[in-house]
Amino acid sequence: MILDNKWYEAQTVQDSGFFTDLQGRSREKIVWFPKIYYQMETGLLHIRCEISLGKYQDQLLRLEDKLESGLYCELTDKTLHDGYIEYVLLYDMIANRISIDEVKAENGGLRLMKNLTWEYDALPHALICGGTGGGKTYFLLTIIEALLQTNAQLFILDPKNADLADLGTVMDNVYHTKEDMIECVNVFYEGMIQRSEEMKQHPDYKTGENYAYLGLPPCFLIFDEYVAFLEMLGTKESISLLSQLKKIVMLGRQAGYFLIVACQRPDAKYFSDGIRDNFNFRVGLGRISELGYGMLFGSDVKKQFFQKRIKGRGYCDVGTSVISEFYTPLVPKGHDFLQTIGSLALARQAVSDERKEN
Ligand SMILES: Nc1ncnc2c1ncn2[C@@H]1O[C@H](COP(=O)(O)OP(=O)(O)OP(=O)(O)O)[C@@H](O)[C@H]1O
Repeated sequence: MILDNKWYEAQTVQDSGFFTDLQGRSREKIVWFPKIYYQMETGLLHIRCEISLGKYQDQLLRLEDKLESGLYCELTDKTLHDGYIEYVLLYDMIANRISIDEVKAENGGLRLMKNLTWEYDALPHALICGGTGGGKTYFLLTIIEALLQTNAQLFILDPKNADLADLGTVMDNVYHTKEDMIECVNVFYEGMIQRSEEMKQHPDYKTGENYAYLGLPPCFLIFDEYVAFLEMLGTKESISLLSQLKKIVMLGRQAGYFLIVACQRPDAKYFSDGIRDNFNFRVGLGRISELGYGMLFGSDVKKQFFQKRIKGRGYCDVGTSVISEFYTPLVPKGHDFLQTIGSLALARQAVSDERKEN
């Protein structure tokens, strides 16, 4: 990189040969070369470049794009220290991919990669985007499967009456018709308001503490094909739905009411009024245009995005404003979501029936 870009200083020197009467050859002698050190440590590649106020200082301070694309790595941190700049890159992100049975929802967080957890209690609401075949549906089903292993209450909306709607045959609260979906959003919203009020009356209520502190279960509204659905609605209906959703994303955290919205592209029209900024966890899977990434992560983001032909691969921001490469949990061939989710729903039903009897 340094040689190709000629980021060094050289002088031409004349070699005087053994025979003084013959003309010497001229050659280039490097008189200054930037000091760059690297260190590999627990899956991370640390690259430190000395900053010496020299001619190439600007280039050395902006190496991230070259390093990411040239080394096929992901930048996770860039820090300016006294006298040097340090780039920290993940050189084997795919090694952090976990399988579906390692996905765990606990303590208000959902573990999705070895080094990545979506802390939904602290950084609520998720926005999942992706083109056809990128792995959006598998990812949503994986989240549903993991949440069903906890006490979470789920509400699922699928206006296209496709894969998620099929779950209606094995579990409750799955809707696909326009009227049912609007009704479900209303019920979810009312539930949030009611719980917020009840929490304040609770004898153990403490300002600043959330639903989990009072032992209440989290509630998730999983809304697939969100943009397609809003496009189907009339202006009046869509304004009223957007207003409900806006209140949920703004007020849901403390009461434990979370939104997981999926769509092909988060068109600004349906994420206006700061709704998008309230989705802390954002994921883009598969083929997405530059414009799409801009809509998802913000148009001022400088990151370069690359496509790789790996199912379930994309980029995410867990709510910390650092965008990193992301791999959805690996689903083994032959995994039957409908059957697994059906058994989990049945097991839950049995537990709740038993509680009612006692
Ligand atoms: N995490 C994964 N593990 C294993 N295979 C995956 C994973 N994600 C996606 N795939 C493969 O990619 C295919 C397409 O994934 P999926 O159906 O989730 O895409 P999608 O983005 O929802 O597309 P569509 O919008 O057309 O439904 C799946 O049928 C599966 O074979």
